[in-house]
Amino acid sequence: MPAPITPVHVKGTPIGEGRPKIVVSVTGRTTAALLEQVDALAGHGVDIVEWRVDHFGALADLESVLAAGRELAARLADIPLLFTCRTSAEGGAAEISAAAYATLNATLAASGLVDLVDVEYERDGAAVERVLAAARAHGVPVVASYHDFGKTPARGEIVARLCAMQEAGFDVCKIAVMPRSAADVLTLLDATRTMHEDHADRPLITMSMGPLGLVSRLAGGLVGSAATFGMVGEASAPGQAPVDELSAALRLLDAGSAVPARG
Ligand SMILES: O=C1C[C@@](O)(C(=O)O)C[C@@H](O)[C@@H]1O
Repeated sequence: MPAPITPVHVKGTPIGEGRPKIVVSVTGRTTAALLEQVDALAGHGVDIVEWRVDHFGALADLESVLAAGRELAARLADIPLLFTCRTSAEGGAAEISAAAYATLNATLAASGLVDLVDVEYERDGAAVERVLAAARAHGVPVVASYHDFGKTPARGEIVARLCAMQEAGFDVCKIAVMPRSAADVLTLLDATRTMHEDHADRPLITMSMGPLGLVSRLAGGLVGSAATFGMVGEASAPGQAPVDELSAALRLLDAGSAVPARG
């Protein structure tokens, strides 16, 4: 029996407690485009905004990234900001060296502008350690991410990966995989349930991507997934539902309160 789940609080939003939190990504190439995307989120019940900085045109210029981050944070006010630089290996747009990746994430973690930082779990170990250390020093929780756009690994492999993320000290453990069949979607959901019930002491986020996996984005709360990614305008990964329909489905399922107590 694992320890109880310790929620991660970002600007008062408890990830891992209550219903799954709705995350929407902004992917603008410029600060103006990012602010326009943020403005379009108003009134849609978004709990957390993810800045997919890998789409930002001036990614290589740290000062420009910081300047955009200042404007985004000011515009978001009370809404927490998750900072993510997704590289091409994990389905993103950034082609970036391990050293530049570490500097970017460590600088943003230390900037006071972002509330959570995403780290690709399979990246160069030294880069991951640098980001973790900077985030720890500034009290910023870190989300570990792993993507497989080609397949859904076996249940035991998904659970082992989530356990390894937890053991490595990440605050939130996230896995996104691609299903090729309905059975794959069930595998992801069952791996999430197993992790949540038997191993996890911190929030998990999991999803089965693409149209086949949509049900996991709606009903993941039932098996212990603490957040779900929806979209306003443009999806940041295949299979995301429009945020209004996503929130309506979550309300209908009331998935947060349906998570069975462990033990
Ligand atoms: O890791 C994730 C999850 C995601 O890939 C999805 O499938 O919704 C979308 C990404 O923007 C985010 O960083």
